Amino acid sequence: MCQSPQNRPLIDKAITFYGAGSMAEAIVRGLVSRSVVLPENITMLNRSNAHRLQELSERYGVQINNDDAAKIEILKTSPVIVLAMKPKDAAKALKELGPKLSSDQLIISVIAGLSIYTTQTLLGNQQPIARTMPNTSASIGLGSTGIAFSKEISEEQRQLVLTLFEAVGNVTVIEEEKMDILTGISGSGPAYFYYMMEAMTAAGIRGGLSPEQSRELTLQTILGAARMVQQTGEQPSSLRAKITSPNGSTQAALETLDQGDFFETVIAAVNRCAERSKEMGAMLKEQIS
Ligand SMILES: NC(=O)C1=CN([C@@H]2O[C@H](COP(=O)(O)OP(=O)(O)OC[C@H]3O[C@@H](n4cnc5c(N)ncnc54)[C@H](OP(=O)(O)O)[C@@H]3O)[C@@H](O)[C@H]2O)C=CC1
Ligand SMILES: O=C(O)[C@@H]1CCC=N1
Repeated sequence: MCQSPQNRPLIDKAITFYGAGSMAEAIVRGLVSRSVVLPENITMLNRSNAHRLQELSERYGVQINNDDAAKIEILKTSPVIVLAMKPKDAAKALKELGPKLSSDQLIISVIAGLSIYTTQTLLGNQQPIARTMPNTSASIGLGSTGIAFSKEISEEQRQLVLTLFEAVGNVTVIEEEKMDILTGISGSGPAYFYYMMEAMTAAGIRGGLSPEQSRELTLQTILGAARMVQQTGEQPSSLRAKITSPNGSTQAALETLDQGDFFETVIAAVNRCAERSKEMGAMLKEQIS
C-alpha cells in the first residue's frame, strides 16, 4: 500500500483519464490497487464505448461519464488530465480540448510520438505538459516510465507526476529527444519478451511437453533470469557465460540464434520502434494547422 503516514492516499487530486483503453487501465489498476489515488478521485472518459466504461467502473470503482456535456465539464475542471487515446485520434481530440482548458491544468500524455511542442500547438496554448512513455506492467506496480517535462510545469505538478508513476514502477526522467529510443526499449519492450515467451512455449510443446508445463517452465525461466540480473548485480553477459559450457547445449542454442543474427535483429527492432515513434510524431505534427 502506497499511502502517506496519515493513511491518506499519496495523491488526493482529481485525475481524469481521457482515453480508457489498455494503457489507461494498466495505470489505473496500478494506482487503485496500491491505494495511490482513491477510485472516487479517478474519472475515466472515452470517445463512445459506454460498455467499456461500465466495465472499468465495476472493476476499479472509478467514476465514468458518457454524456458529452458532462464530459466537457469534467475536462474543464479536472486539475490533471491524462491523454490516453491512440496517436491517430489525438489531433482531433486535442484541438477540441484546448479551448476548454485553463492554464493551471496539468496535461500528462502517454501518446507515443506526440511531442510537447505538437501537444501545445494542437491544444492552442502553452499548457504544462508531462510527456510520458509508460508500459503496461504499471498495472502490477512493475512499470517503467520515461518522462519529459515542458518548461511550464510547476514544481508541485512535477512532483505529482513523479509520485504517480513511481507508485506504479520505475521512472526515468529524460530529455525529450530520447523519448523515441526509450519507447523502443521499455514502452514496447514487454511485447518483445511476450513474443520470446510465445516462441519458447511453442518449442516446448512441439518437443512434447504439455502446454501447461511449457508455459510454466518458460515463465519461471524468464522471471528467474530477470531477478538474477537484478539481485546479483552481475552483467547479463557474465550470467550467460556461467550457463554456456564450451561446446555444450547452450552454446549450440546461442549459435543458432546468431545464425538469425539475434543480437543485431533485436537492435534493429528497437531502432525501428524508435523510428516508427518519430514517424507517428511527424504525422501528428503535420496535423497542426
Ligand atoms: N498499450 C501500450 O502498451 C502502450 C500505449 N501507449 C500509448 O497509449 C495510448 C493508448 O493506447 P492503448 O491504451 O493501447 O489504446 P486503446 O485502443 O486500448 O484505447 C484508446 C482509447 O482512446 C479512446 N479515444 C479515442 N478517441 C478519443 C477521443 N477523441 N476522446 C477521448 N477518448 C478517445 C478510445 O475510446 P473508444 O473506445 O470509445 O473509441 C479508447 O478508450 C496510445 O497513444 C499509445 O501510444 C503508451 C505506452 C504503452
Ligand atoms: O505500439 C504502440 O504504438 C504503443 C507505444 C508503446 C507501446 N505501445
